[in-house]
Order: sequence, then structure tokens, then C-alpha cells
Amino acid sequence: MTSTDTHTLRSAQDAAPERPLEGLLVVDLSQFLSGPYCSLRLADLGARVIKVERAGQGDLSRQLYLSDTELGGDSTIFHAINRGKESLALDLKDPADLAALGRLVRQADVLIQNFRPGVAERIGIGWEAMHALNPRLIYGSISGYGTDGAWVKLPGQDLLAQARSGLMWLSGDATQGPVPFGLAVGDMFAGVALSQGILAALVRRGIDGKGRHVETSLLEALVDLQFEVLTTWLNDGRRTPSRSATNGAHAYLGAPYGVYAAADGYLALAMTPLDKLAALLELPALADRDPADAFRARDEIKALVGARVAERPVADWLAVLQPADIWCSEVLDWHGLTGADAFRRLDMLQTVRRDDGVVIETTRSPLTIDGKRPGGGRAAPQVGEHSDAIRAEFGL
Ligand SMILES: CC(C)(COP(=O)(O)OP(=O)(O)OC[C@H]1O[C@@H](n2cnc3c(N)ncnc32)[C@H](O)[C@@H]1OP(=O)(O)O)[C@@H](O)C(=O)NCCC(=O)NCCSC(=O)C(=O)O
Repeated sequence: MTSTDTHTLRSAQDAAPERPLEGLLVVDLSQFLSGPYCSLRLADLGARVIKVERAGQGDLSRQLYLSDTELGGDSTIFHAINRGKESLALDLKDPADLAALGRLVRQADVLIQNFRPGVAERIGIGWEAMHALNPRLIYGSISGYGTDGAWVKLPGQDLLAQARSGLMWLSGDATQGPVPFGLAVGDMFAGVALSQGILAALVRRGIDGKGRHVETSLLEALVDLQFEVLTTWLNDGRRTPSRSATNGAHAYLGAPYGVYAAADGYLALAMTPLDKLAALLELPALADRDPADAFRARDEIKALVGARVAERPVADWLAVLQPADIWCSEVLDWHGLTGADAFRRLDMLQTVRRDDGVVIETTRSPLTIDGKRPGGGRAAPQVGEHSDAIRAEFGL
């Protein structure tokens, strides 16, 4: 790291090991999920994230309700994804506020935006303008489908990106229509990908002192997510059957890979040799199958296994299968997960508080560093909660 880079990690040497990005200033203009998820990852690692929002309504995800639950006027989604950040209210169409943003960006290390392609340039905060203002700035962009081609101006929303990406078509079994993944996986994975790109650009900036433009999109993230199955399909003449007719847990893996209804719940079975499974399940019909049948005859084998699993409760099957190191699991809902001692030992839940007294129970960073889990403590801000303090501190 060069001496010119000292302000990148201003106090890294003093920071506790669980805040490795302490001293890094991130200006986050993004809203909804993808960009804010990227800045959440950086905030958890100790970066200071200033979230720029419109006065009044703020980030539109404040009103994006997963259920009828809101806390202190904001959705639980907003709370989950914006914890640990500060909020600065700016009207980007007001020249004075735009100038204030420019002053802030001059002092920042990272800018994140997820407007529709062309919008940032129109407002005057595109990569080239911001790079001219601060040549060391790492500028991160997330779009729906990239910045070229017929899809550029289409709304970049998770369900729509899943639909275009092939993922929705892949999921489910062949008796069903396309099945969307049950949460905004494109947004989240794009956010993680962007955070990785930003961190890589910061490392390189430590060597050459230069800012960079790091870009991804919901679609690119979803294609990357499918790299295993896409590589298989690209190399097998593009003709491997996509979905199993029964229990479409994984398009390209043979039986018994999948989820089975037991007498009182569900049992997940991963890669398992058929002869071993035949003995444990007492299924002689399975014992003399050729291993290649696991894929060729997977629907038939899954039907056999399914009929047997249905006869007994999940706990009985676990008692038979786990001692033999068969790769299997009970299928838990969130009551089951959070009630499990093994989960509680991970210490992945936390309670955070907002200054106005709103309390929210939420998750924590999925990482530990030197055995400590980074981040935590502060709740998501109210719109413009830190405007006055930030304006004073940065001379806006
Ligand atoms: C999500 C979107 C479809 C939303 O589209 P739009 O509602 O048309 O918003 P845009 O981003 O195009 O532009 C936002 C407009 O708000 C204006 N704008 C934004 N912030 C401000 C402030 N602070 N002040 C004044 N004006 C502002 C900005 O100038 C634009 O106005 P004009 O200048 O007048 O245009 C799009 O942003 C998009 O495709 N984003 C890229 C992919 C992405 O990250 N998607 C997240 C999806 S969330 C998701 O998938 C999910 O929740 O599920």
C-alpha cells in the first residue's frame, strides 16, 4: 500500500479485527435491494456508509412490505438491509444539493448506484463526471441487464431477471411451470458480486492510486449463479434434460438427490450410493441397480425411494441414515432453525435499536474474522436522520 493510500484505510491499524474496512467512506445512492445489499456487506465489515435518499419518501423499499409488518414506519426489508448506515437526504435534481453531493464524493472512497442505465449520467453523477471529480473514487454500478442491447431500459427487477436468466425455467420439476426462487436472489447475488469487485478495485488502488468503475447486473449475477449447470449444458450438446419429472431438486444430479415427504415432515437426501441406500432403506429393488441408473432412471428410483420414505417419520430415517454417514437432513422451517442449538451457537441473530426507540431483531454478517463476527449494533436510519451532522462534518 502506498503512502497516498493512507486515507483509504485511515485507521485500519487501530481497528478491531472484526472491522477491517474501518475508515473507508462509502456514498450509497442505491435503493431497493441490490445496491443496498452491497453496501450492507461493506458496512458490516466496518466501512462508513452514507445512504443518500430523497427527503420525505426516501428509499422506496421503506414501503416494500414482505408481510403486513412494519417497524417505526419502515418495512422489515428496509431495516434488514440498511442497518449500520447513516442517512443523508438530498434532492439530486436541486443544483445546491447536487453540489453538496459532489463535495461529499470528493472525500469518498466508494460510490454505489443502481439507477436504470443512463439516469446517473442524466443527473450529472455518472462515472465520468464523478471520476473527474475524484480520480481515486471506486464507482460501483448495478443495472438490470447490462448497459448494451435491447433489454437495457427494461425495469431491472429480480423476478423479471430470474425469468430472463434461465434460473426460473430450471427450478421446479417437469410437471410444473417455471418456479421462481423464493427470494430476490438476483439482487442479493449482484450485491455480493459488486462488493467483491469494489474490494478488488480498492486493493488495486492501493497499488496504483487509480479509481475504477466496477459494474454488474442482476442478469450477470444470475448467470454466474448457474455456472455449474450452464457449463454442463454448454458441453453436452445442449441436450441434457433440464428438469426431473419427479422431485426436481437438481436438474443434473441423479437419484436420490432431492427432497422426500416422510410420514410427518420432509427429508432431504443428497449424493448417496444406491447400494448403500438400498440396504439402509431395506429396498431390495434398488440394490442391483447399475450406478449409471442414478441419472438415467432417476425418476423411477426417486419414486421408489419416495414411497419408502413416506412410511416412517423423519426422525426414524435420520436415526438410520446419519450413523451410516448418509448425506441427509431434516427440512426445517425458521422455528426449527432458530430453535436448534447448533444454529444458536453461530450467534447470527442480533437486536438493534434506532434512536427513536424502534427495536428490530435481525441477522448478522455471515463471516467471522479471527473468530469474531463483524458489524452489528446500529439500526437502519430514518430518512435524513444524519443530514445535519454529515453536512457539518463534510462542509456540505
Ligand atoms: C429498480 C428500477 C427498475 C426502478 O426504476 P425507476 O423507478 O424508473 O427508477 P430509476 O432508477 O430509473 O430512476 C430513479 C428516478 O428517481 C430519481 N431519483 C433517485 N434518487 C433521487 C434523489 N435523491 N433526488 C431526486 N431524484 C432522485 C432519479 O433521478 C430518477 O428520475 P428520472 O431522472 O426522472 O428518471 C431501476 O432502478 C433499475 O432497473 N435498477 C437497476 C437494477 C436494480 O438494482 N434493481 C433493483 C431492483 S429491486 C428488486 O428486484 C426487488 O425489490 O425485488
